[in-house]
Amino acid sequence: MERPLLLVGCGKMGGALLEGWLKSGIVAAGAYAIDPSDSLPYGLSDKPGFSHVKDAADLPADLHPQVVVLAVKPQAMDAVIGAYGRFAKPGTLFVSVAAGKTIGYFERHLGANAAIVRTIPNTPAAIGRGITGCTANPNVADAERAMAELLLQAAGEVIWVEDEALIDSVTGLAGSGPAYVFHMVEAMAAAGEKVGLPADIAMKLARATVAGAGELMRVTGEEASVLRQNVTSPNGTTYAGLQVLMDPATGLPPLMERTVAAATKRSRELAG
Ligand SMILES: NC(=O)C1=CN([C@@H]2O[C@H](COP(=O)(O)OP(=O)(O)OC[C@H]3O[C@@H](n4cnc5c(N)ncnc54)[C@H](O)[C@@H]3O)[C@@H](O)[C@H]2O)C=CC1
Ligand SMILES: O=C(O)[C@@H]1CCC=N1
Repeated sequence: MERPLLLVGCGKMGGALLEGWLKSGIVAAGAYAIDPSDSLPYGLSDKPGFSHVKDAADLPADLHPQVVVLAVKPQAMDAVIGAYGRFAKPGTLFVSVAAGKTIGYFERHLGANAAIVRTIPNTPAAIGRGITGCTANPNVADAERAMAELLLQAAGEVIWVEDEALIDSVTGLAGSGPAYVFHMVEAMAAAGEKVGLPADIAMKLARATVAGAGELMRVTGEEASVLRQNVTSPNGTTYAGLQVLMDPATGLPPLMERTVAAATKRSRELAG
């Protein structure tokens, strides 16, 4: 990047992104993290390569950032966005990671000419293994789109959707998705205790099983269904377990459908 980046909100998600940018060197022209917190996550407070200020008023008056990344909670956006309207000029791209907040919302606050990319990442971004869904308004030039993609690639994979409404669905599936998987670990560990395992051993088994299964899927690139079949001997133990889990009426498919639908609906509600 040729000019500085502003990161507005350096919490779990903004901090994960900033960590990736500092590692990749993409923000060599300088970056500002604006966050009222005294200390930043991921040990960022001790890392060089950016300035931490607590308020937009502390930013240099003549600043012309190349990118402004908005990473505060959706509910806080109304109170925050006004301070950044002064940067909505040609040559500055706004990138939002806030769940629900639409391109229309940002155009209302930043002006119809503002270049805006709406995205939804997920927390594996902290180790470069996230996936981010994105969509852009027509003001975003090709070079700005490429810049947004480069920034988000520091967090992992990037996919673009043309239909903005699908960003709510991406949120319901992938933005919130890591929490579903972590809860599955909790549920598997609890179920292990029910069949007699001590709590610590059950949790160790559940964590390693989910982490190992995810890594196997990533490294081999094999279809999930094939990997599932590889575990399943005819009329064996897995088959018996999957009879319960894959039950079309009471198993995981209808439960996951309701889960993703509820999160997608909540994303739409957060639009404001
Ligand atoms: N955590 C997640 O898994 C994901 C979060 N997101 C989105 O990322 C955004 C941030 O979420 P998290 O990082 O989880 O929350 P968080 O609470 O960890 O981070 C929000 C940060 O904003 C800061 N903040 C509050 N008021 C501010 C202000 N006036 N100016 C600057 N910073 C201010 C807070 O101090 C905090 O550090 C949300 O909009 C959320 O929808 C998107 C995808 C996944
Ligand atoms: O729960 C939330 O609203 C945020 C957005 C996606 C993941 N966490």
